[in-house]
Amino acid sequence: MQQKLIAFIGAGNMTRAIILGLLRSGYPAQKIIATNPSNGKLAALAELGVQTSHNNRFAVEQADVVVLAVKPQLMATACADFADQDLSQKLLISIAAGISVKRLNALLPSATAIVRVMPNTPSLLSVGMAGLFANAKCGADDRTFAADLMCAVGKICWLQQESAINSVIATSGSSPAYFFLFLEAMQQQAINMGLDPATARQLSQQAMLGAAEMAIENPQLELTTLREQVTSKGGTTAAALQVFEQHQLKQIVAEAMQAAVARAEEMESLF
Ligand SMILES: NC(=O)C1=CN([C@@H]2O[C@H](COP(=O)(O)OP(=O)(O)OC[C@H]3O[C@@H](n4cnc5c(N)ncnc54)[C@H](O)[C@@H]3O)[C@@H](O)[C@H]2O)C=CC1
Ligand SMILES: O=C(O)[C@@H]1CCC=N1
Repeated sequence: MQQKLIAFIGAGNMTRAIILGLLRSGYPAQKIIATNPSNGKLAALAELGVQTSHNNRFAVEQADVVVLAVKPQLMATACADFADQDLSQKLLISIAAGISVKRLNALLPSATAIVRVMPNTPSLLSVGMAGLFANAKCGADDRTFAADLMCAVGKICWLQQESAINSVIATSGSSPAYFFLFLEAMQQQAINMGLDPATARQLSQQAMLGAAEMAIENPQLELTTLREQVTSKGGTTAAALQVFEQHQLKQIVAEAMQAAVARAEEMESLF
């Protein structure tokens, strides 16, 4: 991976996840600068050798690549700090949900090459999944750098249409929370059935990890086949799945994912 100076604007969960992945992959800490208004998160990054600052303008000035990683509702305020700087020679990467390339261009008029990235928190363990969309001003170099950045923390896919970013949000950006909700429900019911909380959690999460690995290791098998392999005729799994079906689990999942997309679209008009 090319070694450029990367400025992360906002040093929260996702920035920390990406920086840890970069460092693990051998990226030099002194080539990274992170900004945040408060000290705590910066101190944790400084311990890793990363440069830190409270000053967005200062960080952006030196950077070759600027990663915008603040909450969508704070994006305009953060960008205002360096909106009058010449960004035309810098690659701008935004990981924010609900902030379009058009909006970024309005907030940062001199920006040219812009990549929108939609990552997820498993990036922290280098098992992230990210969707990337590059605007027409991005050259091969810009695309390669953005891809390398996210490959340091997981897998990536390129998107041809910017609108697909919202489908990525619903499918892999937000979905770790769907699975945690499912795990919480399973752990709770296992406890209700008499298991202790630690055992209930271990049984639930290890089963989910194993199932995910089976799906990944068997790309030639349809997910339906993997499900059927567990489901003995007239057995326990069939009884459980029947309840999911009665309550229209697939419909619930569809509606939840549509709600995520609708909120992303709404955010595009709000922020
Ligand atoms: N958390 C997640 O699972 C995912 C988040 N995202 C996107 O990533 C972005 C960041 O999310 P998180 O890391 O979860 O949020 P976070 O709240 O953990 O981090 C944002 C950080 O930005 C700092 N900040 C606020 N105003 C600032 C300013 N003017 N200048 C510099 N820093 C400022 C905050 O103090 C905070 O530490 C959001 O736009 C979100 O849509 C994308 C995919 C997944
Ligand atoms: O909840 C959110 O808005 C962000 C985007 C995807 C995951 N977290």
